[in-house]
Amino acid sequence: MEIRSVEEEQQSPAVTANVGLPNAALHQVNDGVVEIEIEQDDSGTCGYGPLPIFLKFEDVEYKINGSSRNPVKAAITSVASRLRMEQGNCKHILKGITGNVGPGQILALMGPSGSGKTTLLKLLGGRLDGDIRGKVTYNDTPYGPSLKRRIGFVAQDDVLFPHLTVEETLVFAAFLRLPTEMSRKEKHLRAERIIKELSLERCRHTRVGGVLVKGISGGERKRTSIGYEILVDPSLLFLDEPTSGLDSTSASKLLVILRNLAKAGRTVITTIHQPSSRIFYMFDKLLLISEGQTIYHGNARESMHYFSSLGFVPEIAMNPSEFLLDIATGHVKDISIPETLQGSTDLQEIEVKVIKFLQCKYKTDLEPREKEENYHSVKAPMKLQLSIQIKKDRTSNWVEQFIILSKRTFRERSRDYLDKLRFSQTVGVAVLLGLLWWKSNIGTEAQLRDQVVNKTQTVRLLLLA
Ligand SMILES: Nc1ncnc2c1ncn2[C@@H]1O[C@H](COP(=O)(O)OP(=O)(O)OP(=O)(O)O)[C@@H](O)[C@H]1O
Repeated sequence: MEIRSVEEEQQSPAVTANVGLPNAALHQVNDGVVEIEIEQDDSGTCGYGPLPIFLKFEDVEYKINGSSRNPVKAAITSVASRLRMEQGNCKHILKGITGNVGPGQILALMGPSGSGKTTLLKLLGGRLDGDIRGKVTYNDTPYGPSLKRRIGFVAQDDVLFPHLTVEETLVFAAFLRLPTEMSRKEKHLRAERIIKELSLERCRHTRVGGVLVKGISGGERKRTSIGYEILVDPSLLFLDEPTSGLDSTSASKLLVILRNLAKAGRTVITTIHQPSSRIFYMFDKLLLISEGQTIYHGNARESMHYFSSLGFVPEIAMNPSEFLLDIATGHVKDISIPETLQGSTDLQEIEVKVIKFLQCKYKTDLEPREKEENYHSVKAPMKLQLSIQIKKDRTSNWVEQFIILSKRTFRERSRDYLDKLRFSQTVGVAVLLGLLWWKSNIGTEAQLRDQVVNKTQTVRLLLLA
């Protein structure tokens, strides 16, 4: 299958398919050739709608080298390497991962803890340096600085200001990150639209909160972090375990939001631990990783069928993600396995055999097809390849940013310092210290020294009490 832009090929389409984009469609013409037609964005977003991005990655490898110039780090890493690193000082985290995902789709990265999901997510999001091998392209173009503004990354531990309200968080972000060509009103409207889109109306005036400050709920917090990222209309949205810590209903609601974001033309990639069945069936694609290697990549719904064709069938009713994680760890209790893997009673031996078997099967059965599709037959149209290299509109200059940041910091800090509890604490301590020194006998230097010793002991006793 080849993808060409309509400008490149002027043939009448025979089949038209929806790629999940409001402004793009695939037209199959002949000999399996496919064209992408992209319409001009008239949505009133000042040409700021998401640009369709096809992400492809092939044979991606990542190693961490323990050697460091910093002596302390070097000592720590050398101990770590002796304890757990493979091949001396080097840890091989990703071992040749291939895949792709397009606009309108959600790709779920699943696998046991430590399998390399977050590492792959960061690598694809251009957030990883070091020993990276393989090929990662965005519309068949390598990563470049112009892509930065087209990528949104929601990390597992969000960094939001606890004393700002949800609305303030988004409005300050809009002023900082949106292009200077947009008026103040437009920026406010954009923040307003995000609040509605992410159903944050109920908590818009509530403080975000943190460890010591009461604030919004975990789900609202996640949605605020997503809102912060989608303010600038990214084409690619990466999320690291967005549903962790949420109950199943809040997690499903969040997935519906991600679905809608994808439907609007974004490419969404998310790591997820153990989604419920309802959530699992919302994913378009699945990449299942075991010990840094792929054991399945393809349509999420077809994954169960693939594993049953290999002889892995659940013997009791199981949630698909539970089943997939079990086989990715080689834990096959209540799962029937192919005859070739039977015979051993040592559980650890079975686990190793199962993982190796699945890794080999993927390499021989699925990977060649993926590679063929990725780089030999499916090509992004020239128009998309060029658009991705154009920098998005200019944001505010450093003086404007300095002013906005100062305002934000002032609001955040002033609320912290003028917090009622903190204020009464400060006044209380001041009154107490004043009373301690009131009418103290400090006429001479010796008397002053005695008083200082006495007061210090009293304060210490008070603090201990
Ligand atoms: N900077 C680092 N130095 C050493 N090892 C690392 C580093 N970063 C990641 N690793 C290791 O790489 C492996 C994969 O880590 P990663 O965070 O990608 O796993 P994960 O699948 O996302 O796990 P989890 O689901 O628990 O978040 C782990 O064994 C981890 O310890």
